[in-house]
Amino acid sequence: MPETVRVERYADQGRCVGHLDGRVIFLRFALPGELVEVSVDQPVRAKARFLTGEVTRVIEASPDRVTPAWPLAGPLAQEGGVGGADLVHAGLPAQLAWKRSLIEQQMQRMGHVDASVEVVRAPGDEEAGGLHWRTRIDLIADEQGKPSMRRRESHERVAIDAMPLARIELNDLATQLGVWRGGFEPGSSIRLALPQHERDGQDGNYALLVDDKVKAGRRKLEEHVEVQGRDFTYEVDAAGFWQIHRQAPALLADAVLRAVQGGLQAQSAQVIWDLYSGSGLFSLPLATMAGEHGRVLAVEGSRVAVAQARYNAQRAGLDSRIEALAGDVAKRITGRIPQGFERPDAVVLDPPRAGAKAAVCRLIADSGAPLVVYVACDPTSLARDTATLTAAGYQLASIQAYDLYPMTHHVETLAVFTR
Ligand SMILES: C[S@@+](CC[C@H](N)C(=O)[O-])C[C@H]1O[C@@H](n2cnc3c(N)ncnc32)[C@H](O)[C@@H]1O
Repeated sequence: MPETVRVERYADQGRCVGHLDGRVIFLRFALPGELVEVSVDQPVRAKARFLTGEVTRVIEASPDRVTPAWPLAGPLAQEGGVGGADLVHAGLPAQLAWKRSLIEQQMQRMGHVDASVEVVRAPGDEEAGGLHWRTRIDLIADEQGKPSMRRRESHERVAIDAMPLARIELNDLATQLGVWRGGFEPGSSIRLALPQHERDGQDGNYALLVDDKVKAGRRKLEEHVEVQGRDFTYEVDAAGFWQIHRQAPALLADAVLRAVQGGLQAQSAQVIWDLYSGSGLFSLPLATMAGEHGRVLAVEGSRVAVAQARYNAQRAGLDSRIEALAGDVAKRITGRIPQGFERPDAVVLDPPRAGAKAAVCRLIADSGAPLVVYVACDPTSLARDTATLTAAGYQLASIQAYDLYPMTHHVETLAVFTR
């Protein structure tokens, strides 16, 4: 007899919550209000405080439920299970509502602030039905040497011949390069990257990396980003970090710039810290708004990205305004901060998924910065760091989210703190 659950509410990691035999169960491919049959993930420990599982049949469907646009990423019971699109069963408006609810919930529970959060969709995503936004894809070669994804709950690898979340142009490039035909060493990692403005990779501005080695295209990619009417050019490492959604670099750089301008209520600032700065996506536009004597201190852990940030600054004629430091943020903003950068007017930070954590938040507060602009790819980490920042005297001034990962539970949030 299959187990039946009434789904209660959204939870994190693309799951919803219900109860089964008195225990909380986190369910994949569920929606609030639904009555569903589930399969419980095994093994279940007798003392486990909660269960996890997946919907196998929907008895009473939510009006938000849709047929997955990418069936392979849908529920296992419908021959899906490869992951990568855990909200594929929810309509696009429901995906936004889900992300909004989750950010508000985490900000309240862990950040201890009541916030109403708008989640904005990137231009073009609605028309594309939430597909075709990735400028980079990562796959593993299966036993036959074909690009594949692993099916959940098994060791089975499923060969794929298209990646629906990737730009159409990137899929076409993969076809042209023979990527879907395979021929890779089994188990090798395959990355294909095509910059946002490129149509076909004809000029070689793309990368096919296999086990981190260039097989076609080139390693140093050129990305163009328009921010407030000005074009910025970035050299980025094909294997390194770059915002994945085709619109993310422009949207986020613009949002950061506006937040700093608005927060300081001025078109210029003397000193801005750009922490976790990557190849300088935000540093360059920030440097253009810094006053005549204003400067940006960029701090980034990857040496390759720092070298590129320096090169990008130089090419933009902004090198005298940007000091790019390599190293761990926590170490770099403790003690010997380069002369002239000790008292920032604004701090921008864009940490990895785990967040900045308490020590870095306290160091930011110690810097005396009156304005903090936090770009977060994980609402839970943002909420945790919000609690530290508010305990250190900051107030949440505004918060806005961007759905830069349609079909997945991921979301980018920009929070502005002042004091
Ligand atoms: C989310 S990315 C943001 C990069 C950049 N702001 C952008 O949008 O392109 C986070 C960056 O933090 C860097 N990073 C991760 N942990 C770090 C640490 N402890 N100290 C310095 N940088 C770190 C990563 O290398 C990565 O480039």
